[in-house]
Amino acid sequence: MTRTAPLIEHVDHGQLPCLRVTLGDAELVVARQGAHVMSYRRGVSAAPLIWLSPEEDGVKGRPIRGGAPICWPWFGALARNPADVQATYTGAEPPQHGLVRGVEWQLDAIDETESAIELTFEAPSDLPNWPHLVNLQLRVRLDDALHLDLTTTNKGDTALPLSQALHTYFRIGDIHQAHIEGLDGTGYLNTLESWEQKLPQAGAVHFTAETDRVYLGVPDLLAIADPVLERRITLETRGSTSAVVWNPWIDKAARTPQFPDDGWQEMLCIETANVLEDRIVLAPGKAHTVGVTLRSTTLD
Ligand SMILES: O=P(O)(O)OC[C@H]1O[C@H](O)[C@H](O)[C@@H](O)[C@@H]1O
Repeated sequence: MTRTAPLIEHVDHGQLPCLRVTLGDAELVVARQGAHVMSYRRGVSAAPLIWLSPEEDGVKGRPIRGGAPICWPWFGALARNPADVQATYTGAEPPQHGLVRGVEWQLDAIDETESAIELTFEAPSDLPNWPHLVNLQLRVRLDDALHLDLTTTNKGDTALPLSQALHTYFRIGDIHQAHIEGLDGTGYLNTLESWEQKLPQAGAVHFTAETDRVYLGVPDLLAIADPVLERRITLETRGSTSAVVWNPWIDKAARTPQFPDDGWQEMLCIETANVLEDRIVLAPGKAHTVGVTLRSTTLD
């Protein structure tokens, strides 16, 4: 008889302790470092939905290449963030993508039923050079889809500005043939050129070169159409109206750590975000959740 109730196992990826969750034909691996979803697949013979670099060997404290990194309490280079977000950090060398992707999160709760399992992780509260009282939780829920929800609660007595992203790397068949649906008509900043001028997206997003864009005013349903793997991955988002779209292409792949030279051909990132004008300013006592639900369907 095929087991359908969830099964949880403790496994290591290199030096990183992880939880492997199996539910029906779905398999999910989450590292405690960064509460980082490392991989997710449905169906034993299907390609994973989430791309993990084959060069990722799991070194403790080092950012994981691929999966779904959590960028928080800022996204990207701190200097590219609004001034109020920059002012929350008191150190001299702010790491790219914030403070929580290289640290161990605590597994707070496991809730399971016959058809669903939810892991709740909590980030450490004492982050270096970031003197703010918050609670940060990630809920990872697996049922007939994968749901990621990141909740920040301001426990301090002043307003807290922050930017963030669920920096999901998706596995695709061929970057030359895959495209993103749902962004037609939205504006974006091309971060490889000017961060100033908003350009309009016309039609689907196709990839022909290095791409690193911040889309603003993004709707809550996006999709990756992938004719090679004959599937459509949909992203239903919550609490976010910005998204970062990234593919490093040839030269940046070659200079990106733990990234195979040809890896850019089979991945793309759509990062469910709160960046630039979509950053969050949390009043004392308030909470904000940014989330995404991922599904895969056959391409019609
Ligand atoms: O190398 P990392 O710090 O993981 O960043 C990887 C990428 O993240 C985002 O997508 C940024 O927009 C890119 O500019 C950056 O290269």
